[in-house]
Amino acid sequence: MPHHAAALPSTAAHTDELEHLLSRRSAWPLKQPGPQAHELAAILQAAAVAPDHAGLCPWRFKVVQGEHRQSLLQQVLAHPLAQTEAVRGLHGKYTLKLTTAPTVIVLAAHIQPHPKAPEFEQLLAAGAAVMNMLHAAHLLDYSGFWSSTPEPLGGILREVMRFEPHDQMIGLLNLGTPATSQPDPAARPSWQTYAEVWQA
Ligand SMILES: Cc1cc2nc3c(=O)[nH]c(=O)nc-3n(C[C@H](O)[C@H](O)[C@H](O)COP(=O)(O)O)c2cc1C
Repeated sequence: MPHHAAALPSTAAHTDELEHLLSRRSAWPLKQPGPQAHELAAILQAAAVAPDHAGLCPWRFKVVQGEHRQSLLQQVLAHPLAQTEAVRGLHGKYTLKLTTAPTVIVLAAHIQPHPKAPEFEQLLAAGAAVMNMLHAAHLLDYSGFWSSTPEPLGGILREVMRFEPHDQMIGLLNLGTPATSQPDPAARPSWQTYAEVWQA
């Protein structure tokens, strides 16, 4: 039994789902199979359930699968910003990031000026949208890994994939099946290490 299970009230209607949710862990590397089209649609739709102040939908995603991953990689590696000696040394890393998982979702935050929803709230909403997709993938028995796109990779992806110029690249959501077996469950901090029930 996972360490968190004992604390769950056994009479609650969705205890099993919650227990399953709490068993999520990231996996890398990822291999086939990745989500099928209808599963991918459900995963992407889960992003829309994120809390979103003023309903701005401040996230943009582009899904890359199959041979399009190689085409994207070639465009990235051919970009002028990828030709310096330092970035040439990262081409192998870019290759792993963009072509390992069966489904690679390139993630951006699409921040718009708003009187009530400041930039940080919109970034948080975009992060929550990605988290929802990780949870949805987990519920569909796929694994995910959220990885970064450190510059110049983010900027190159923004340009070659035609995101909007002000979109902030917030990484890649890789989806698929774990390529190696993993110990289960992951070690997690107990909630008391970061939360308390405050009393006056
Ligand atoms: C925005 C963001 C970017 C991340 N980028 C990387 C990364 O580039 N490399 C990495 O090893 N982990 C990265 N992580 C952490 C992993 O996605 C993952 O959370 C971590 O390996 C712990 O696994 P867990 O999700 O099972 O706790 C990132 C997480 C976030 C939220």
